[in-house]
Amino acid sequence: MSIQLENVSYTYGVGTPFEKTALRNVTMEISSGDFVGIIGHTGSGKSTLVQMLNGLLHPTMGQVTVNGMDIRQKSKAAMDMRHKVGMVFQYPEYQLFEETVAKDIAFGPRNMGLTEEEIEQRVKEAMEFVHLDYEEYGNRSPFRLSGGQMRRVAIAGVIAIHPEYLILDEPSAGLDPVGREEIFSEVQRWHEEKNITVILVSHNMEDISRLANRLIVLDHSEIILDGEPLEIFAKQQDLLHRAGVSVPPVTEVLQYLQGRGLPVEDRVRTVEEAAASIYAGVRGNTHAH
Ligand SMILES: Nc1ncnc2c1ncn2[C@@H]1O[C@H](COP(=O)(O)OP(=O)(O)OP(=O)(O)O)[C@@H](O)[C@H]1O
Repeated sequence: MSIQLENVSYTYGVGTPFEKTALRNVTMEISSGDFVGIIGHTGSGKSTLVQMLNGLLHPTMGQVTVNGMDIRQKSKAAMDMRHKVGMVFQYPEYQLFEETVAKDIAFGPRNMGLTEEEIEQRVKEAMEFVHLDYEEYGNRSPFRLSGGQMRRVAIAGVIAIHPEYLILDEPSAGLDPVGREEIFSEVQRWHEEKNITVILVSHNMEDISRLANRLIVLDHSEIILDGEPLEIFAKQQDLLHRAGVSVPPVTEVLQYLQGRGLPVEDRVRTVEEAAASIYAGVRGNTHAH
């Protein structure tokens, strides 16, 4: 599956005093197997962009297509696509509504018409994904959990649909480092084992540089960079600064390289050195796993 945006622009409140263009002339394609990190300053258009990818918002100009088919069509294929793109919104805990954790997570699978047995299995698997014990939490009210636990329930509800594309909009906001790590390591595992495509929106370049094999940088409603993170860190620092995005610390870049089994020279002290010394050999590898 592949999602394409072609010359997409989006303006909120067209014709009102609050008119605001949030995306301008965005053209890009996301293909199966990508792990895309989207970064940019507050208000640069990140959330608007990802809502285009699952058809929640429709472009004011331009076109969004899935496998070449306009997302606005009411065809069965277009509807099926909606189930294949799972989206975890910013602060998803505000969208919990069922009386127990298990029922909340079961909502998506139930809508898909699965059997009770399959639903239960999906719920258990999704709770494992977010490190919440089924026996302990399944029958609890989601509204009596901590903020971080509520976040996990909300993420589990999306995971239970088994999306082919998983969009995460600032999933770690407000979580402590342990909670962040647990969620990201599971996301990475699913990306690798189940070949799930991940689109991660974050303010945090450290998270993105560790996880993504493609980086998209938004600045004032436009995509100003789109490519391999390493290449961008090495060659596009001016544009990164323009976008108000800092290059990640060298330790993060080294982890990124080691995570991909790439050799790192001992003398490397800066991101530029790290990137420059191995960039030539990296090209194929970052997409290979
Ligand atoms: N419902 C809305 N009505 C009017 N303007 C909006 C609306 N939602 C977003 N905007 C504006 O559109 C622009 C892009 O917003 P968006 O939420 O996509 O940015 P973002 O990069 O996700 O920001 P953040 O990092 O703060 O979440 C901002 O200027 C924002 O104020």
